[in-house]
Amino acid sequence: MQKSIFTPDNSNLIPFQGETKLVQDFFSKKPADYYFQKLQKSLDWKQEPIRMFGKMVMQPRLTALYGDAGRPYGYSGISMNPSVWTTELLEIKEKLQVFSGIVFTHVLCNYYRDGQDSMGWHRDNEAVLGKNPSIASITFGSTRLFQIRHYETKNHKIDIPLTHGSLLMMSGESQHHWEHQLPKTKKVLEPRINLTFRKLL
Ligand SMILES: O=C(O)CCC(=O)C(=O)O
Ligand SMILES: [Fe+2]
Repeated sequence: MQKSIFTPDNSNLIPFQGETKLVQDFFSKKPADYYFQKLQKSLDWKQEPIRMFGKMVMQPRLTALYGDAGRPYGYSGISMNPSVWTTELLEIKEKLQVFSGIVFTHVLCNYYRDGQDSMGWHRDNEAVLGKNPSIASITFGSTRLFQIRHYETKNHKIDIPLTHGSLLMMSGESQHHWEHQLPKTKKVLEPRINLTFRKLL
């Protein structure tokens, strides 16, 4: 059996049907500050429309997609061509790959300008991600509450504050049986950057 990359502190946060683990100090404060600054300035942030209940609406956040050339990726009715990896995104991807043993092909970048920006309940279960995808989510900037609940029953709601420099790894069956969201909050006035690394088949 493969040895776990996580210490006992990084125990599974969901009770069954998948794995979700938090590495609070994946980046220490200094590199996390550096990457926040760099990514805020250099990524091609845009507010894009998505399909919701058959209608096109603007997403309540800014996004940018980076990834391997010639491999479009989409969700919620939009397909996007990835931009060419930047130096900083490649550095972060390399550290993540060494840590996890997974080679990622894309990163979806989210910029939440303040607590009024958000992401609704969803699963990251597109067919192109394969059967049991591993999604690696890195946070820089403001701490926001990330919530998980069981998809079928809507029970077992779990609150996970995602702090500056943290890594959340969702794997196994988690994208089949659990959904997640980043709710709005009046308490946060500062921006947050989130990078979700994915591996397309
Ligand atoms: O911002 C977050 O922490 C969540 C992002 C997310 O769920 C996604 O990009 O699919
Ligand atoms: Fe997600």
